[in-house]
Amino acid sequence: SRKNRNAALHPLWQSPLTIPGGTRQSPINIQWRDSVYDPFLKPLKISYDPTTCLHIWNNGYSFLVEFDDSTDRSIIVGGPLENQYRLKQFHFHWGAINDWGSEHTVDSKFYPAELHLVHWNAVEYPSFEEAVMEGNGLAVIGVFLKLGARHEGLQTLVDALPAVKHKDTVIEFDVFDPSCLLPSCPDYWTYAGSLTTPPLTESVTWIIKKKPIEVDEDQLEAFRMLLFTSDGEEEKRMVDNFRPLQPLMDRTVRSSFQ
Ligand SMILES: NS(=O)(=O)c1ccc(NC(=O)NCCCCO)cc1
Ligand SMILES: [Zn+2]
Repeated sequence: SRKNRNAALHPLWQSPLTIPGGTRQSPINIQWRDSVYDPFLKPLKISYDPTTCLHIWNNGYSFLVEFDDSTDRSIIVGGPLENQYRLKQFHFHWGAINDWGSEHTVDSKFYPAELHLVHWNAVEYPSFEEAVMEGNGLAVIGVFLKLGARHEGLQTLVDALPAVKHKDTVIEFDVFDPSCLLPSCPDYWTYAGSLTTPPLTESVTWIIKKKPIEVDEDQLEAFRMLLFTSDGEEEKRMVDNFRPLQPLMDRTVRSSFQ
């Protein structure tokens, strides 16, 4: 069959590596010295209600911790955002080894993993699905994970992972406060980007925390024992679930710090 050479497909997602006409794709490399301090950026205000936590779901790309987003109980506001945004889910991206795994890089350095807390603009749009299609529809907080001390807050999540080893498995997870996964330092970079998995829509205001959180080797290994594959299929370990870096094009990365 004639191969369409133009749309090189990423082996993992069978999604185009580049979106035709895409001008604000993610992830990107953040060149620290090219980021521009913006004194008008406000502090990011985060208030999560731990009881809005619902379940953990292995969706075949990552494992998602999903939240009840039917009210404004878990929200972020401020920072680069015009409105308040509701927490829908958080998930991670990681590598097969500690040398890579994050989606964003800082001065071309990969971290072993990256946390994404996904929020949507419930002030302007009626649902997440609608917000996914709008330029200001989503806000994702990115937090880098580095190898170091064991993270006690993450451990409650790690202990539940064996129950969602296979694709399309779900377990109830009814109290968890994701703010325990945020570094105490308020500093962040922000830029206009996209989802990094299908539908790759250019609807994300990215807020990337400058400081990583520390996790230990056993906790990273627990991520790597998850599977892309369903029960009964030939096992494929869930690793290297990060998208390749995308061109910055005509974008500036702003920093909340000098
Ligand atoms: N890695 S990322 O850019 O943070 C990301 C976040 C959400 C999604 N998609 C998502 O939550 N889809 C849920 C349903 C989509 C429309 O029904 C894809 C990538
Ligand atoms: Zn992600």
